[in-house]
Amino acid sequence: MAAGRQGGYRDNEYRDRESNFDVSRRALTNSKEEYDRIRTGSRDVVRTRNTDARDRIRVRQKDVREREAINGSYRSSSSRSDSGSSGGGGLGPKRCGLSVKAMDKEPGELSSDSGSDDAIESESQVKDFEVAKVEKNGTQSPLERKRKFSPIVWDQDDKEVNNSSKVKVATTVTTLPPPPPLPRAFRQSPNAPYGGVEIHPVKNRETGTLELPTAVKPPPAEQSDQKLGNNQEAEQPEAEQPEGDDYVPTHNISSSRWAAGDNSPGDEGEIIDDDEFPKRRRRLSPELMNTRVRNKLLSPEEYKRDGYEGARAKSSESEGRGSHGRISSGDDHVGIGSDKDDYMEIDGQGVKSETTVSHSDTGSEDEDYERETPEPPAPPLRVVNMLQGCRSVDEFERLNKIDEGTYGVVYRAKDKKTGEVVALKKVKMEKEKEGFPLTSLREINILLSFHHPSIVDVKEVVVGSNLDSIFMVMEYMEHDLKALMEAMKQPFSQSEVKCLMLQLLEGVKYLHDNWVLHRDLKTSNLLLNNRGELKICDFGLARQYGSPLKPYTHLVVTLWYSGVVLLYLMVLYLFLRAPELLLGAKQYSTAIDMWSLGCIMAELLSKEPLFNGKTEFDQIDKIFRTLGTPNETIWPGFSKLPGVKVNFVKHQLRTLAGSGLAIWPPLVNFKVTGSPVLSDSGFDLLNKLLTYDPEKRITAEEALNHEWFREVPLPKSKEFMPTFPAQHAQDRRTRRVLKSPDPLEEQRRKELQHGELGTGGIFG
Ligand SMILES: Nc1ncnc2c1ncn2[C@@H]1O[C@H](COP(=O)(O)OP(=O)(O)OP(=O)(O)O)[C@@H](O)[C@H]1O
Repeated sequence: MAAGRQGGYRDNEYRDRESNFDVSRRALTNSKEEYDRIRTGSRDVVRTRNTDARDRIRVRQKDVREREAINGSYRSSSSRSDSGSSGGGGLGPKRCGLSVKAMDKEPGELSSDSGSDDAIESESQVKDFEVAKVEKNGTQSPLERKRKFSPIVWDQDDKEVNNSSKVKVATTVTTLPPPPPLPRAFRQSPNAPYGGVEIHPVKNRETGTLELPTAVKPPPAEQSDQKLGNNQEAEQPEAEQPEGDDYVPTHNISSSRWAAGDNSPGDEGEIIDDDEFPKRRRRLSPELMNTRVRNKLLSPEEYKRDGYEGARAKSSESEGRGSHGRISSGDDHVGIGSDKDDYMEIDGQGVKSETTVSHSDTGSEDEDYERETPEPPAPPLRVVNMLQGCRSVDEFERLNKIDEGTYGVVYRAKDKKTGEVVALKKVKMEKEKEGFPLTSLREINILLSFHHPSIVDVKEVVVGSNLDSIFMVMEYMEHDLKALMEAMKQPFSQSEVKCLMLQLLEGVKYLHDNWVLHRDLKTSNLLLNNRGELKICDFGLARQYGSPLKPYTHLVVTLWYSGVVLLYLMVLYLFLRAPELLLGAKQYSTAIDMWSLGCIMAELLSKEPLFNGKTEFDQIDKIFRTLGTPNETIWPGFSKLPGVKVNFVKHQLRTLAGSGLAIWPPLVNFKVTGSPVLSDSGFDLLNKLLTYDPEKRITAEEALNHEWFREVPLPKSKEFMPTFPAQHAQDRRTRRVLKSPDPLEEQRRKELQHGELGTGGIFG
């Protein structure tokens, strides 16, 4: 049976890939460093490999190929030899009772000799590495602590939101609804999203370029700590508004307004003194601002002590003192060139006012925390001059349209100066009567602020020739996983899925650690380049959690579009929407992204969407049919969800793998053909991701440490992931439409054709 299996699907798959795609097999090692590199995305570790290891692997690959030629199966030969010896055949049987036969070793796994001592060594190395990581960090960093749920997600009604007035925002001094603690990494950086300080660059007299004022360049760690510890109210002269012509007030979106929890009018870094905003402003030094902001945030210790209720209590207390923190713009637009140009109301995320005007307490717990907590590496500073100083899109040559999403059209383009190929995402403005769409602002903010190997990098923002359009310049990624899977004949193998899932989980963990929910994770928002790197894109729906959420935010699709297009978009997102959203929960948190990850994992393994409902009801029905209908016992609070008023058929509860058998047809099929798509441990992870009760659903951090990633087949090295030819000639959306007979897709295609006629300028 094993031979049949190994000679079947996997072999075909591999041969298929080899014939269709240029499968890149670069050097790989079986060391813990490789595992680390996958986990961290660090390329540095790779460089440390020694030549011996490369040679050894080349020899092994050659050996394996020779065996493949003999046995007619690349993978079977290796796994057969693996399973036969070495006391239990490696990690699988030892760790989770999986037979080695079932758990093939795949080319490109991090361990090149599964079932051998190497594999065991590799496992222990991974363990050692984990231990070392903890030891190195000493006590577990708050960032590493589980944060399954937002400690501060309010069920806030619109009335309350709307009662907040702008005038109050400008004048009232109050305590915040407690925003999340600043991630340490961001505290030191004046441009940090949670620092909430917008730095106004100063023109360099010599070069004429805009630079950060000296005072806001990050001080050495100790110095910085001292300053923060002193918490001086005195303003830093260096950071005062520069005098004379050299002061250039720019809108610098590199520091995140919303992520700073910063909603008050006026530029960040300014205090609003009185009602006459914006006439009288006092500028604070970034350090001071940071300190003030920080002191009003709950430290992780406070969270530990007070927990969710404590946080809420603090929140209510502060509201009692004159709450205005919950600001709602009432719409999702910021008018450019209007009054709103001076300040942006970020819907429901009214945090700025309190942070900017609050007065600090020296020696807060937070500062203690700073001193005690090991410091994760700070993100690199990035200065992007928005609107003033932005380059023109004319400096790019348009190559082709890649795709068009809800909020933007994405082009492949070439920087005329450097020749670098980039992706340009044009913010859709044509239907915006009320200004700049907030979704785009959020996306720009997050992507400029966040830096992680698993998050697509936005290099800069450029403007259209008439200054009426804005483009994000992103690193170009050859594929999105949705389009790629449509082109692939076979799904990704387990070890490839592990490689992709590890990168995805790292990215999601980073977001969650930094209090951001993506809310729109789906395969078309996961980009893959030909270096095997996965990156999350499309942060249009992302938002900070721990800030008040509007009750309607579970309807995440935009209402800017109507009719069929709206339906189409809803369907897309429905696939991966967590049940609590579908059932109208008003409070949700990181768990919604984890559900999406479960759907993505299943889709990567099978090439089919797990739950492909056409409407919300259909979607929830599909989930219930597959996993059973939840009840109060397994999901306390379930019966109180607004959507549960509907009488759902009661299906028996079960997991995706009941007694070792997959209940979802694509997984069953693979079982039938003798090639299990997923081990028991894999099913365990999948079931934990698809747990109904959001409180019990696995977190990104827990998932990263799941057994599945440590058993054979081990995650494939990024460098050993197959490469696929980029299909530039056609845009991805058209390709999708051509493949699908779906009437909605057909309609969308017509819209596409229609839309393309009316474009003006090389970038539309
Ligand atoms: N940096 C990039 N490199 C290559 N392709 C990209 C890049 N960013 C986005 N794309 C492509 O463009 C598509 C749409 O991008 P994106 O999801 O950011 O737009 P959107 O309007 O927010 O979409 P949605 O309708 O999903 O909300 C993606 O699915 C992907 O195929």
